[in-house]
Amino acid sequence: MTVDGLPVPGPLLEARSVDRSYGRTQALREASLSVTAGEILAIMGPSGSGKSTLLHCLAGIFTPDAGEIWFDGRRLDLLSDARRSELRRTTFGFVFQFGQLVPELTVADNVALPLLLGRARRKQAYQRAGGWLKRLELDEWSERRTGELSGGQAQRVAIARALVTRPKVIFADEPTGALDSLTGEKVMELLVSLARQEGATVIVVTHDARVAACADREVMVRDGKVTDPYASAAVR
Ligand SMILES: Nc1ncnc2c1ncn2[C@@H]1O[C@H](COP(=O)(O)OP(=O)(O)OP(=O)(O)O)[C@@H](O)[C@H]1O
Repeated sequence: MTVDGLPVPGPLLEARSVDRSYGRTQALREASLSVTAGEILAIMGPSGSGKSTLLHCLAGIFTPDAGEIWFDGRRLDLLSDARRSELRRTTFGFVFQFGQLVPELTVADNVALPLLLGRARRKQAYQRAGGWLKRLELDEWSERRTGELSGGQAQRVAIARALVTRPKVIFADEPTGALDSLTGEKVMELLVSLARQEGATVIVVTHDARVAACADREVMVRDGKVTDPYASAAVR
């Protein structure tokens, strides 16, 4: 597609009419969403509306019961489990509410881990991890165990770990949910600015309007469906 003779990028990641149930609970009903490369998208909505389930489907963690997930021109939901996990390791990055760092390991080990799992050379993995820790002003903490970190520091380590593989998409599920609002805002601003520098797309599930305000666009999930908040405001 072109506008004024210039190519318009197609979506990088898309959910098309996705259904997903847990037993008898239908979490998603014909949920559709499309995200372009480099976009920072916030997914908001009431508790239990299906936000996390949608994020997990987009990231290839869950496969939909019906509907399609497209990533970079390919059907993600049709890939084998092994190919989807490889994609998650090499092309996607993840930041969760409680960081989910490995407490027995040091900060540097945690950041180097995705590279080591991808069979990078040890020296290179630790060099790259060190570069990210410096960028996030955490280099003094690199040999400490993650249990010694504050919530905000732990989330900065989680951001470094998510970015170390240079992912195309970062999936963040309530990344500031365990932080006070000021720390949460700083963590989100950091995530967005680093993602922009790296050209990564970010999809963030959040309850916090201030976190969503850092995004380029917001969508709402209600009763398992995606709605554009501005479109629904116009209808009201
Ligand atoms: N593992 C599970 N087993 C059974 N039901 C589940 C499971 N995970 C989610 N659900 C249900 O699916 C629906 C959607 O859940 P989901 O976690 O996607 O919503 P959410 O919008 O992310 O909620 P929250 O904001 O509270 O995290 C809810 O009714 C929830 O109770």
